[in-house]
Amino acid sequence: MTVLGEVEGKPGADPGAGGDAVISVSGLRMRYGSVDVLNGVDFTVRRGEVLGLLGPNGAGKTTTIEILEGFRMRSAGEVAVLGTDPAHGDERWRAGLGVVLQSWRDHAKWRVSELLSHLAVYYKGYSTRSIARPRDVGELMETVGLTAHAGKKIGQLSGGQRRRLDVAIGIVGRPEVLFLDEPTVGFDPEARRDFHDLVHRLADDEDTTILLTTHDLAEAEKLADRILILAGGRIVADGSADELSRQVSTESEVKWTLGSERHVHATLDATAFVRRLFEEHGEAVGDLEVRRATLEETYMTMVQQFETGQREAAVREFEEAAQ
Ligand SMILES: Nc1ncnc2c1ncn2[C@@H]1O[C@H](COP(=O)(O)OP(=O)(O)OP(=O)(O)O)[C@@H](O)[C@H]1O
Repeated sequence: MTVLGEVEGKPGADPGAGGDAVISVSGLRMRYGSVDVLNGVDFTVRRGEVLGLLGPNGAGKTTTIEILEGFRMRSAGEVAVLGTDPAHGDERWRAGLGVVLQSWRDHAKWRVSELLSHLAVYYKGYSTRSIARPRDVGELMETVGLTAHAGKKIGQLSGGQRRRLDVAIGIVGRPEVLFLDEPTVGFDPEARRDFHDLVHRLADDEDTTILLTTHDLAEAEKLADRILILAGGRIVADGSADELSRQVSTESEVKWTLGSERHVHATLDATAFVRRLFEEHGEAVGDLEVRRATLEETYMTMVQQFETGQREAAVREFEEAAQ
């Protein structure tokens, strides 16, 4: 992509970090007073990837995102976003980022379309050869489902409508990197589904790199290509939801019927179990269902392993088995 060429040419770019790494973080540390919140965090994110950053309350997810956005100074470590250290990002660099904060209460008297048009103007000078900035505000309101509320004052929006506006503010400049901090809090099921479609479209059609935090693990499983779990100031798991579920030996649930009898069995090796089932009963097996561990079960197991000190041993074991 042409934009990548421009990015690689910027000072501070790290062409060695995972090829087309749009975000690279190495040895990141953050200390508030005498408390170490981040203790050596390392990860990279590729262009167009959707990364879910998970972790218990207070794990340091918002802190990490704020450092990447350039809103917070880190204590130590190397960080590059679009090839630039966020601590020294200029206005052009900032125009390439979209930010949806956890809560943002402002501009209550402005009307929805007024605020978006006002913010859109800021991006006018920042188009690139392949990215036209800003988005058309009418299309944007349609995309996030705010057309019917275009003339409403922001202070009169419902919580979910307000969150839709936050998302619109985050993407009005057609960002290359979008940070979403708990984006769907307060969304009704329809708004949530619309939002999930939007994230897929941004990543698939526009190659937007998306870093999102959420406590909704079903949402993370649906949206994220890769999951990072942050606990105790470090990344304790990094992989797709499937890869993570293979790292913890959680049981799968197998359900089947034999005539009118229903059966359920929990097993660590569903494939071997199903093979035996067919060897024994052949065509008599009906209504077969295999349910792997959900991301929620995997997450709970990993965080518990971390808390009881078993997580690092589990990671080592997994890495050795993979060799
Ligand atoms: N400005 C600050 N000064 C001192 N401590 C802070 C500051 N900001 C955050 N912390 C502390 O750092 C830790 C990490 O906070 P952070 O908000 O990054 O966590 P989080 O993973 O986003 O949590 P949550 O899931 O609850 O949103 C918490 O213990 C918090 O109290």
